[in-house]
Amino acid sequence: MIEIYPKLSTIVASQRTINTQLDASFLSAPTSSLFHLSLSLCVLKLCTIICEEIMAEVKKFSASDVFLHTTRDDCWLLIHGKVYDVTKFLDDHPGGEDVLLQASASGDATDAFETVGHSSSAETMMEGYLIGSVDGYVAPHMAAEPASRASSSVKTIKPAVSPTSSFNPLPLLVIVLAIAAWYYFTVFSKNKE
Ligand code: HEM
Repeated sequence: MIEIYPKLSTIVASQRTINTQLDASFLSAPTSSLFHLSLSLCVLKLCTIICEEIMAEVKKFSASDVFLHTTRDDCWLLIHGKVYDVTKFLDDHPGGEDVLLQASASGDATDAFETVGHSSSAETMMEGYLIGSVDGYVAPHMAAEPASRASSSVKTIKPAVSPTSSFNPLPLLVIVLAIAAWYYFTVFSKNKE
């Protein structure tokens, strides 16, 4: 499964670029093209969400796994419950490698990342380094509240909802939209001619 990560990351990055371009076309398109553009936009956005979910679901870590990867040669970051391997990004990070190493050593880089106020292009860039997520992630400020959790900034807990109890409507939506797009491009356009 792990070998599909780079491919999914590339797909997500390309989809995000196309999404941005479609957003721009949407604003300047004539009314007749709006339906076509809306459909393409919806399908692409849904595909992006699904790919990101798959990437995060494929590999699960515990919060303590991140503490094993805090060096220059092997550096992971935990941000919003997702795990990023930024080893190859250390040299290129505009904020320098030291801040990334410190954030990695802290166990949870979420607050440090948010405090800087990164741009949306930084967030897009992150997807290229995503390697999984922490099962039952609890944000640092949430984990610190109860006294029993005060000794650590990050804790791993069991998910409150069992995986079987949640219905995910996204795949169904994608199928419906794909059929609508197919119908529009084949049957509907032929009728117009
Ligand atoms: C995968 C994770 C990260 C990525 C992809 C990333 C990417 C970037 C990028 C692209 C910038 C340029 C400014 C912008 O576009 O926002 C930046 C700036 C910066 N980043 Fe990160 N960053 C990451 C994690 C972190 C973390 C955990 C910290 C911890 C403190 C951090 C600290 C900074 C700082 C201090 C700057 C410089 C801000 C400035 O000079 O205005 N970054 N980062």
